[in-house]
Amino acid sequence: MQEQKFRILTINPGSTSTKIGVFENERPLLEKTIRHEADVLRRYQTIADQYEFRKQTILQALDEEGINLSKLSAVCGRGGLLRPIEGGTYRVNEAMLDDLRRGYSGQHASNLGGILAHEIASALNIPAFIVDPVVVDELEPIARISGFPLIERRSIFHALNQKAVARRVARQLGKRYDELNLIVAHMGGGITVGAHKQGRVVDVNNGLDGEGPFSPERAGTVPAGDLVALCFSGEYYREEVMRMLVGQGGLVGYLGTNDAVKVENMIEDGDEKAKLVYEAMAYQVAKEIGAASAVLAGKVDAIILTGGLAYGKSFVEQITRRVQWITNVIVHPGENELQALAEGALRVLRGEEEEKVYPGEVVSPVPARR
Ligand SMILES: Nc1ncnc2c1ncn2[C@@H]1O[C@H](COP(=O)(O)OP(=O)(O)OP(=O)(O)O)[C@@H](O)[C@H]1O
Ligand SMILES: CCCC(=O)O
Repeated sequence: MQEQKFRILTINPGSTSTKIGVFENERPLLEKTIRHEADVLRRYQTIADQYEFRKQTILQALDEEGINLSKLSAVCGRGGLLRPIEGGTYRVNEAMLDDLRRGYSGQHASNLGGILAHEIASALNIPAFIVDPVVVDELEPIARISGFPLIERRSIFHALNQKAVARRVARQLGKRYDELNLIVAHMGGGITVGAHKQGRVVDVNNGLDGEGPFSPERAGTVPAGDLVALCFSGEYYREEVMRMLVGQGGLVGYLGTNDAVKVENMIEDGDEKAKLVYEAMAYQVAKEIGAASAVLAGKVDAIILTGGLAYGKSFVEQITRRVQWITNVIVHPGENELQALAEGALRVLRGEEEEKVYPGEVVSPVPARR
């Protein structure tokens, strides 16, 4: 019997670009990065306000590439800072749109993914989905305890790429994702290390502005007392401290660049500080992997290194040297989020997985569309 063909448009909005893909089943027909000038985006007060501009840009790009929209079966966007939900493929509903437009858990470019998917899909009368947004929360109760009763640990991480890579490795090992215990370290602009216990991420660092290893542009965990003292020193505004932690932390803070390739060149040119800081980043990732292996009580089928930094040979070697006593280390450099979105939609369209319903209700009036 001939395999049924589904054609899916996927949308991944980033802070300076919108990535789009068109897939026929798993096969990419188009993958394109549309870059946005900073001064164009600056015209919009909130991220949600960029929606009409980004939508027109996407439609124009699809038109230029000769993509026939009437052939699409579904549109799938990257999910944003929603309420905490378990992993899976969610149909975009009014409650989700309301949370995305308001920025329920904060402003993040990926909040536009669900909104754009909905707007394009509804005009074509086809379903709109999001897959594994950054707020996927499968933490076990014990992992939520921070040690400070006023603050609970939160799950904010690269859920889409972590779960997609974990599924890929499971296939390679001839197993299902929910049969394995895996540790996945996504190492990009931010770094998150997840303990995947039989298909659920039972512990992970909040990589957005919370904790974990420092990364090319984020500080990760910093000594709490010293941070409090700095906040109350009267020398910095709240926004300045936040910027030093997220955006200007990590490699940027120490070395003035978020580009690990440049850092490797600095090291080659004999820069001792660059060498120490780069090694410290690998050391902190290895430490976090060690912590995740304790979460899984040492029963770990594989450690997976992914994200842009996993292209760095010496970086990967330094981590591997410290953690290979736990289990095999598998390297999947880069991230394939457009493909992961298409695969998430396909699992539902093929009936391999049930679509999930986003909880909550519409609380604010939907802003008038321009
Ligand atoms: N060949 C390479 N060798 C070493 N590092 C590399 C290489 N290619 C990319 N990187 C580094 O990977 C980092 C960016 O990774 P990535 O593209 O996954 O991040 P991002 O998508 O911007 O952020 P995030 O993954 O947090 O969403 C940069 O520091 C970049 O310099
Ligand atoms: C950690 C959540 C995803 C991101 O890096 O923005």
